[in-house]
Amino acid sequence: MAANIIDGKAFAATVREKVAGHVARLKEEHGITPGLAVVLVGEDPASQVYVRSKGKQTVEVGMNSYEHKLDAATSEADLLAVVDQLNNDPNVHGILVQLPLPGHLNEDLIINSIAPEKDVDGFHISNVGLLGTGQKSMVPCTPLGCLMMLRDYHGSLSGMDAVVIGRSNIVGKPMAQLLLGDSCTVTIAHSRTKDLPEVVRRADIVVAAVGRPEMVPGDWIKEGATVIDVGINRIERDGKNKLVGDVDFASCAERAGAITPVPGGVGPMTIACLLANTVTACCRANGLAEPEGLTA
Ligand SMILES: Nc1nc(=O)c2c([nH]1)NC[C@@H]1CN(c3ccc(C(=O)N[C@@H](CCC(=O)O)C(=O)O)cc3)C=[N+]21
Repeated sequence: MAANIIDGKAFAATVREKVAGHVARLKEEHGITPGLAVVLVGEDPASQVYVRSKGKQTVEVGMNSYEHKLDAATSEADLLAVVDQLNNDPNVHGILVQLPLPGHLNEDLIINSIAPEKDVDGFHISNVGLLGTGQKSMVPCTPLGCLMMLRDYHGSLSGMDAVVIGRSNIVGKPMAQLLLGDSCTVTIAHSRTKDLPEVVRRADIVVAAVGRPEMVPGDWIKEGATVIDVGINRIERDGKNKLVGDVDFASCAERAGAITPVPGGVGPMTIACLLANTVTACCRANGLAEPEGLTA
């Protein structure tokens, strides 16, 4: 059986269209333009690409984009001062500090200095706690994008067996919370999991988020399962640079019922959800109704 391909790129375009509609309404009816600030410390080339892409898409949906590019040697105090300034700027509704930060900066400290209601990454401890207790929060963009695609494909996820491979704070853990919130039976697997292949074979939904190129082979996938590939790994093959996921696409697609490609799957949804979160944050900041279909 050949799997259905879940087209994250096309889905992301529909999410951006919805976002653009809400932005237009906020401007017309309330005179408010949502604003997203992205802070980049240092010159990691991959990070620069993402930041540029975020800025471009932010403007395309009609929002204001503020970019703060800081020197790699920026001190913690100086970075905290930038975040503080953005926390207090009424034109900024969302703040994203691009990770990873250079080693001399304490990531937890910086992330937790962002005002939780402007934390469009959903990484602040307050948002983590709110999500874990089923309260209204900012939801991390990558897991939110995965959830949107799963809901769209399946309708209800209730009672499904979901296995999340990877236990990171930015994807694995919040993904598991969201799946639990939709009444899946959730397993979080990781590098120490005993008999990972057998654990994955039980799953109706597999979310791979480990950062290891093509580590999940097709024979781990239950016939008809849905495979969400979060990995974005740059590898060299046949003398060419290639982008591959955490699953072996060709063999997994033979057994899966549906699968997300890399590129063109989860990645574009991540950025679309960042824009969605910014609109959500802007509506909340102004006491307006939540945009429908853009939150968890
Ligand atoms: N605070 C913070 N929040 C983030 O959300 C965050 C971050 N830091 N640091 C870096 C990672 C990475 N990330 C990506 C988003 C979109 C694509 C994406 O759209 N990828 C395209 C391919 C792009 C290409 O060709 O490189 C795709 O999968 O189709 C990739 C990677 C967000 N990140």
